[in-house]
Amino acid sequence: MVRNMSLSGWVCVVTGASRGIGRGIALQLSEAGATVYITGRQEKTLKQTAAEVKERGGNCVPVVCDSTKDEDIEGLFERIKCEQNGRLDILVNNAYAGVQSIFGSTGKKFWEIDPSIWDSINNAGLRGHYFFSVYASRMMVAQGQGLIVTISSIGGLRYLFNVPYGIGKAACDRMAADMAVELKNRGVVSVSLWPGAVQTELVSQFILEKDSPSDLKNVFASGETTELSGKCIVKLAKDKNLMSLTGKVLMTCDLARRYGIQDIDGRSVTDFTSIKFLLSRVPYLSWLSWVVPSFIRLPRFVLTLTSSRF
Ligand SMILES: NC(=O)c1ccc[n+]([C@@H]2O[C@H](COP(=O)([O-])OP(=O)(O)OC[C@H]3O[C@@H](n4cnc5c(N)ncnc54)[C@H](O)[C@@H]3O)[C@@H](O)[C@H]2O)c1
Repeated sequence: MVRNMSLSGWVCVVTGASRGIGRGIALQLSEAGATVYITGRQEKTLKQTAAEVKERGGNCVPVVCDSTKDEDIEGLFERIKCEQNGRLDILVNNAYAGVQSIFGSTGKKFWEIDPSIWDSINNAGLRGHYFFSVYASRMMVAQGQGLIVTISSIGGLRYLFNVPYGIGKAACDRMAADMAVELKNRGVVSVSLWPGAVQTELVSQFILEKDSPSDLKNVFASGETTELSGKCIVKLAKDKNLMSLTGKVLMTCDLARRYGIQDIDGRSVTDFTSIKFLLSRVPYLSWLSWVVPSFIRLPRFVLTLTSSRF
């Protein structure tokens, strides 16, 4: 098979790439020819991702960099500036430390949980993204181009899991949008990316291999692989109309359709905004999903209305 080397010579940063979606994105960006700086807290697990990248013929630089430590973040960008002559093409804000605490507190109200859950959910996964974006933007603005992708989720739209989770995701979407306003005339694009349900290692451990509610299990059982987001970012980065997307929330299911992408295991990507999918989630209406064609989707303005803020 001929490798798609569309990002040959590009320099990227993916935060939190030891496992999960970050690891999948690093694999795809490096497979497309980019040099990818991958960050995480532990050298051992970072090196495992780096070994996998190398096995697939890619190039990545594992850097121990804790997203909650300001000096680590500053040091990473100093290093990239030196090693790459000031070049930085893509930043993917992905690091996230909240999955265990979210699953460890299911069913509890926010006042019943120690408030420090805020930090495990939003320090690496929101504050850290802001810090990375500042340093990356300084490099990108100087070169007059770049792409910042902040991984978020549909939980930014309305309540999902718990309170600090929703706050963090809404803030990630808003951060990407507001950064886009200030970056627009400098050639730098900032978007928020919502993956669908993703079959990460922790999702397997906390949902698929557990006695979880069957509807939750079903959603994740047909979920995306950890590499689909990376496939979407590879195509997005080369989109001729990329600047027209700046400031927007992008969904992997939409990007997969826009670029004709299938998941790495050959499956088509579940469109969680299709009427067929939504009907299949409603027990007494699920039979209707057999007759509704999959191309009928919720218009995007309806999604905005579901956040019922006014
Ligand atoms: N899993 C899903 O179904 C799903 C769906 C939509 C959106 N998302 C979002 O995608 C993002 C990644 O989620 P995931 O499921 O891959 O999580 P994960 O826990 O599997 O992976 C998170 C990564 O971040 C790293 N990390 C944690 N704290 C860090 C720190 N302080 N510094 C550096 N790295 C750190 C972890 O080591 C790990 O490599 C999150 O924002 C999540 O909300 C996930």
